[in-house]
Amino acid sequence: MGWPGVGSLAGYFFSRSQPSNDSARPDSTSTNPADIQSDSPLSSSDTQDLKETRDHGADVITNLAEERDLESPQSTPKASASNAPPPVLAVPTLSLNGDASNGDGNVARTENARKDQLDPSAVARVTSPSSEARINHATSQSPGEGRKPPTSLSTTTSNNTLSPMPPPPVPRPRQPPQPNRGPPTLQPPRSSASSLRAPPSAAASLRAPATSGGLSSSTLAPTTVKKQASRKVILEPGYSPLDWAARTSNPNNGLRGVGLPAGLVRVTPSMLKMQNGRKGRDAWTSYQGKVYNISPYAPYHPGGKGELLRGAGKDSAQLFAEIHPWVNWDGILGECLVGILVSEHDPQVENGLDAMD
Ligand code: HEM
Repeated sequence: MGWPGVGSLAGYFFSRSQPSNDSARPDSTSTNPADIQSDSPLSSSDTQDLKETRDHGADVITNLAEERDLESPQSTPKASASNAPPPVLAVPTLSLNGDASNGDGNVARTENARKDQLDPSAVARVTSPSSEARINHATSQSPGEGRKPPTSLSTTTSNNTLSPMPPPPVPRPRQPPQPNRGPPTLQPPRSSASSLRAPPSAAASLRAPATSGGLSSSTLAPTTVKKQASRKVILEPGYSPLDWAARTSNPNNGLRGVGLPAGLVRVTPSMLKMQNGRKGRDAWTSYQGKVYNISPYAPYHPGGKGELLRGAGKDSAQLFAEIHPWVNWDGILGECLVGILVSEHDPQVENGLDAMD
């Protein structure tokens, strides 16, 4: 019976509880309430019983309503006006436990009835592994056990589609130290001294080998070239090679000497010997058949005046070749050219010498 039946029953009791005395008359027209509550005090015609019933009418209505709710598991629990435990304790929990020993009474039984109606496939439709784990954990937990470690979680995940983690790699066993090698070190292995040397380069084959090794140098060029110390002198200011170049560039420089006829002079060896730079005369020298006045170049000579005058009055070809054969003689002393060297018996020479005197 639903709410309409309850309403009609309440109206029935309300009409019977009116102050008129004829309310004690049994209502023969009432059918269902009388049938249902056949063992209730309403079945008696005693007025005193009716008063008691009227005083406790509300409690009876409430009890009837609760019984109707038990008959219909789909109905929601309702507030009770009786002296039952306060409704605060009857708040349904989220637990789906089958045991209703927590004292919730009707609410617990209602929840049990709902749990019995749960479709197992509905639980299986839970897609989230964590949600499923929580559900399994809640269902497997008994009220008196408290919280347990989620043992069902591992079972659920192992049966799920998640792939298990790969096993850890097997550690390699350490090799015991070799008896002949000693403790391992970061230093490179020792080798012979010959392997530590740098490989010979291409230029190494051109060098002269060391003689201490007993090797024969017969197939190699002799190393007779000596490295001599520099014999250059410090020149006076204004007598640098650039200053000499500037002096020779002037056409009227007078570098051949004073009193010489124009053109080349025929010079005999005796005449050359007399021009040695002494007694106020210029120093002449010959080189490859030509006679040069070297007196103007003496202060510009890098090897010093003394070195240059070693060739005065004679041929300097040998000295020049021994010291600096790479030097361009004509390029430096071209403006100092006197003439050509001739034999002693050249008749034209005598005339020339007489003219110079
Ligand atoms: C008698 C003959 C000569 C002698 C004994 C002689 C001697 C020397 C000596 C000892 C040096 C120094 C070399 C050094 O330290 O490396 C030198 C350098 C030089 N001489 Fe003479 N010299 C003579 C003739 C000449 C002549 C005629 C010229 C010019 C045509 C000349 C031009 C030079 C030059 C340019 C240098 C510098 C070379 C360099 O920079 O390495 N020398 N000479």
